[in-house]
Amino acid sequence: MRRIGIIGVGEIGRAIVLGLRHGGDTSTEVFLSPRGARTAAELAEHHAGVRVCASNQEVVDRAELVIIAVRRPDRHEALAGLRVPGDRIVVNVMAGVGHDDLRRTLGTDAPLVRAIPLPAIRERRCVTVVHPAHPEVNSLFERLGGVLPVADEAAFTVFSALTGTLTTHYAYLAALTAWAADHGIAADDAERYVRDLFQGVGRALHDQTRSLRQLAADHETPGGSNERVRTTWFDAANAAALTTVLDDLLAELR
Ligand SMILES: NC(=O)C1=CN([C@@H]2O[C@H](COP(=O)(O)OP(=O)(O)OC[C@H]3O[C@@H](n4cnc5c(N)ncnc54)[C@H](OP(=O)(O)O)[C@@H]3O)[C@@H](O)[C@H]2O)C=CC1
Repeated sequence: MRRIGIIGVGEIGRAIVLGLRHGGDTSTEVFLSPRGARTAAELAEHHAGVRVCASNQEVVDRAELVIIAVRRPDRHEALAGLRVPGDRIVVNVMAGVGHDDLRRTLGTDAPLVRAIPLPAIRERRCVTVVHPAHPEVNSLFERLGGVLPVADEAAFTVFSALTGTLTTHYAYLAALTAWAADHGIAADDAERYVRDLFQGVGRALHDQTRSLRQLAADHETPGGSNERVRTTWFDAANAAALTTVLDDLLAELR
C-alpha cells in the first residue's frame, strides 16, 4: 500500500503520519485533508512525500487507503457527498462509529475496516486493534507496531471502551504530583519523580513473561505501603465504580 490518505489531521492523524515516517521511512506517499490546517502544513513541511490536498475528495481520489480520523460529530460534514470508489480501502478510526453508520454516510461498496490506533503509533510502539481483518490494513498496522484483529464489532467495542481510560491515568499521576506539592515539595521535583516512577512501570509492562497480576505482586511487600494503598484506595467500591463506568461506556459505544 503506497498511497495513504488521512481525512482529519488532528492528534491521531498526526501520530499516524509520524508513525509512517518513523525511522526515515518514505515508502508511502501521504495525502492530508485541508482541515487541521496548521498540523497538516507542519507535517507537509517537515516530511518528504506528505502533501496537503485541496479537499477531502482529493484525498480519496489520490489515495489507495483512506483513514478517517475526524471526531464523531464532524463525520457528516466531513464525509457527506464524498465519492469513494469500490477499489479504495477505508479505515475508520472514529470511536463509536460502526460499519453500518459509516457505510450509510459514504454510500460506498469499498471495504471498511475499523481500527483503534493509539498515540504511541508515532513511535511504532503499540498494537492497533482492527475489525475485520484485512490483509492490506493488517500489514500497514503491523509495520506501525503490531495488529490485533478481533472477531466482531462487539469485541472491537470492548477495546474501544478500554481506550477511554487513558486520560484518567494521566490525571491520576497529576493528582499524585499535586498531593506532594501540597506537602511542600516543589512541583517540578514532584512531577519529575512521579514521571520517573511510572516510566519504570511502563518499561516493566514490556516484560511479557509476567502477567499484570504477577507484576503487581512482584512490586509489593506483604503489609507494605504499596499493598496498603492498593487495598484501601482501590477498594471494592472503587473497583465497582470503574466497572460501572466501563459498562456504561460500552453500552453507549454499541
Ligand atoms: N486521540 C486519540 O488518541 C485517538 C482518537 N481516535 C479517534 O480519532 C478521531 C480524531 O480524534 P483526535 O485526533 O483526537 O481529534 P482532533 O480534534 O485532534 O482532530 C480532529 C481533526 O478533524 C478535523 N476536521 C474537522 N472537521 C473536518 C472536516 N469536515 N474535514 C476534514 N477534517 C475535519 C479537525 O480540523 P480543525 O482543527 O480544522 O477543526 C481536526 O484537525 C476521533 O473520532 C477519535 O475518536 C481514535 C483512537 C485514538
